[in-house]
Amino acid sequence: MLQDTPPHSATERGRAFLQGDPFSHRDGRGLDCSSRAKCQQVPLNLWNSWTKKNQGQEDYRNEVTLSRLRLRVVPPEVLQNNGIESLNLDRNKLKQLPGIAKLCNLRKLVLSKNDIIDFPEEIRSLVHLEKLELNQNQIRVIPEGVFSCLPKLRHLRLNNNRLDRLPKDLAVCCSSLQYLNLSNNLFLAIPLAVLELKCLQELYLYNNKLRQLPMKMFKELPLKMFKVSGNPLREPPYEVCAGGLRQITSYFDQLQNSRAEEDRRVKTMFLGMSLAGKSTICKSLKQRQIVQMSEEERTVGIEISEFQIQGFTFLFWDFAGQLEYYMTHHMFITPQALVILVINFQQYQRSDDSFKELVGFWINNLFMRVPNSVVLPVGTHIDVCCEQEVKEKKEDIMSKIQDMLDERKSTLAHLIANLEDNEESEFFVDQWNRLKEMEQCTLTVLDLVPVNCMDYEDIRTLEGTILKHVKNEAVFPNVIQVLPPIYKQVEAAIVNIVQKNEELAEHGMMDLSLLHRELSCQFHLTHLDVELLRDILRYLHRIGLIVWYEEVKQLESTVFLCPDILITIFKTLVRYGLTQQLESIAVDILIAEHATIRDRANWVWAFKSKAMLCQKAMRALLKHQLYLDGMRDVFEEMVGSRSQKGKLFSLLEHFEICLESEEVSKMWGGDHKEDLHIRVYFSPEIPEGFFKRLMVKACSFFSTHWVAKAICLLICSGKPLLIKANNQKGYSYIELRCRKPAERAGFQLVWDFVMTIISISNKLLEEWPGLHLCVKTPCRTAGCPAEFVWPDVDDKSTVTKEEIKTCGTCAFRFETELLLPKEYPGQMTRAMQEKLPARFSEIFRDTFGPCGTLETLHSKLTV
Ligand SMILES: Nc1nc2c(ncn2[C@@H]2O[C@H](COP(=O)(O)OP(=O)(O)OP(=O)(O)O)[C@@H](O)[C@H]2O)c(=O)[nH]1
Repeated sequence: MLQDTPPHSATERGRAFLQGDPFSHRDGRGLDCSSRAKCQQVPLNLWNSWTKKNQGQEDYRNEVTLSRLRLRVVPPEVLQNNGIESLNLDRNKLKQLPGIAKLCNLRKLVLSKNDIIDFPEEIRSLVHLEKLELNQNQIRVIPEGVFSCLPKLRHLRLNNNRLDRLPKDLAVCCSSLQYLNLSNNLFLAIPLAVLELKCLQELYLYNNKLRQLPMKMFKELPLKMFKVSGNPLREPPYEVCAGGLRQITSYFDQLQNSRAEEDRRVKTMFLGMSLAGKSTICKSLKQRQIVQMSEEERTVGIEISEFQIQGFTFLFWDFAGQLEYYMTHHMFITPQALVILVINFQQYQRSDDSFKELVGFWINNLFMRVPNSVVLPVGTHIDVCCEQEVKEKKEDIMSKIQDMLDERKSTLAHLIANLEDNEESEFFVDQWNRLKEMEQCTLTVLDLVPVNCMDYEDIRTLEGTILKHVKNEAVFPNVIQVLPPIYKQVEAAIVNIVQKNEELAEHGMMDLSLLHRELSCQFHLTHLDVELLRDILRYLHRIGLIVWYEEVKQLESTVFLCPDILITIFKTLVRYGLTQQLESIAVDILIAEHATIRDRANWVWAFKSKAMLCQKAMRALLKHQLYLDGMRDVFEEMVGSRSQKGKLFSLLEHFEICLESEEVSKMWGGDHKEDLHIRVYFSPEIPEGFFKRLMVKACSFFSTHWVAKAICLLICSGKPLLIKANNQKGYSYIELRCRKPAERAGFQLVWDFVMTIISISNKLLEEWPGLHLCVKTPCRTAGCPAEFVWPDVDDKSTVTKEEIKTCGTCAFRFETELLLPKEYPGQMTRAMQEKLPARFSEIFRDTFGPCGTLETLHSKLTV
């Protein structure tokens, strides 16, 4: 008879298992001893009955799962059972697998997330193996002579190891291997054996060191899925690969018919505080002479320009330094660029506060958003400092940056060690992996260059330094991009069209089919196919030369040939001194927009108190600005009519900076000590723009909502959920609060609600690869400082199934549902489906893609 037993720790379960007192759970598909499985005691003599006829999707006669048991050896009982066809040993502590050869009928072997360094050679005896998973180990070499014994292998996961080559005999699997995952390894080139895999359909190569992809791979392999981001690619460039298989194939088709051209292009982003001298440097470099900027000519939003020198094209992105613009900056800060961090030496003091404001803030943001970037610090205004002062300030900044780099390293090491020391570390493998990936990232900070921007000699020295760095392949491995000539021809033709057409030059928007017609009239481009044009436009969009949001329905047929129009529009809405702009909207514009002076005063009040603008205010503001700029004709197109949204609103929604708002705290009515209360901690801090985007996304799921600056209240099925941001150094978190449900049945809905927000945060996290999140529930005993750390939320199982949790500090026992979701949102979707607004699934589909369904909400969001 099977009996329920109280929950045990994973260590206990593992130990008991090895002592012949295993817990097992028969789930209809075989033995499952995973620590998340419901624990039931099985007498030893029932061992043989553990292996069970499979009733699941994969047809394995005998299936055994021994996940997350801290096993250091494969239990002898398992090795004695040579009838096993599927063995899952993931998330254990295995280093070696002596005796595994005995399981000669194995068809599936999962060894993911163990401690394997040396490839287990006995695997060569498993001649029936079809699926082999060795990901997340530390394997450096796979010896020859293993794969040649595995002719049936169709699925091979080797990601997250330390491999830089594969054995030649992998080619023996050419008529079987369909899936190969080599991501997060050290490959410099595609292994030759891969090119022989004539049945390969899925190939994953994220985060290696690849520079070039062989054309043959795309011509001869039947690939249906190919992922290669995170490599320093030059052929095809990363911006082509981002378009997926179809665009890569089209790129190689073009290359096959013509001689490749090399393009040397560097996106250069100027960041730093206001009045640091960014625009002065940018303009002086471009005009090859000193350009004096008056303080009134402050950069608004972002200014984009091009500068060519010694065969390099620099695309300068000059970011405005005022705080108001920071919220949108992260959208334009992209990887693979040179960041010039400009610091005003006259303003800089050798104090922690000054460093934090003028330098640390930017370094932190780069850590979070583009952790692999290259930063060149430049100190300006040295003409008003003495030589010694410049020397000391330079040393101070460089040493403080070094301290930051060291601190980040040790924080990461500390977070990793915490997870590893956790008694149940196997529950935190995904968090551990993300941290390990962050550990691999290196923010390269070059030596600071002091300049007097009023002296052209200094500007030239800076120019020389920039050129020296971009020519250094170790620092910029992918500056050179190999392109088919047609890419350059289309780019040149677009510049030509814009220059010739005065009206177009003003707003820079063009309909895609018209653009195609115009381009087709040009010499060289008479046979330009519209699909190829789309591919080239995608590439030009990714390098930042044009803007084309094809994924936004309302914008798919509009190409912004000069991104400046968008900047002009953003400038109007996201700008320094917006309050004054609102106040200065002319009365006749208000009248035309059916608004009053009182409305205008309300808009100013709402903006000051909640940082929000209503649609009507935006329309009036834009009308005001576009009319001033003599661009009346684009107003309707951009802003639309009062009944129909124009392109602008689609854009703002796309960037998630568009939301209407109302009163929050009044609706919430204050915190109660009974509330369910969760904190999502951010390390190093909550990035600018994160909270706002979280709110916009959350509000699009829950139509009843109220928003203010750092706080938001959502309602689902009459239940309120409060989201609050707290951003302090070393203590940055977003707090989620719900009222404690009166009856047991209410917990499911409340936890589903919380999980939705956490899932959205996890989705957003993808845009800040250097950011770490950790979810914790504070202990419910008043004054107790302890917190319950949430395990990985990575699959459809519950976060926990335990009934009671005991606080390690105050020793109080709590019902688990007061602290963690007891049932995972597998059921969330069902519970919420009835409660959520009908728009939910529609918005969800728009946000997470066409294959998104409510059922896949969580898995999609947390992938
Ligand atoms: N004396 C001196 N003045 C400088 C130097 N660099 C910049 N300035 C002056 O500082 C002021 C601000 O320079 P900008 O280039 O506009 O600064 P910015 O960083 O682009 O400022 P925002 O547009 O607000 O982001 C201008 O008046 C410049 O002429 C320098 O090295 N020495």
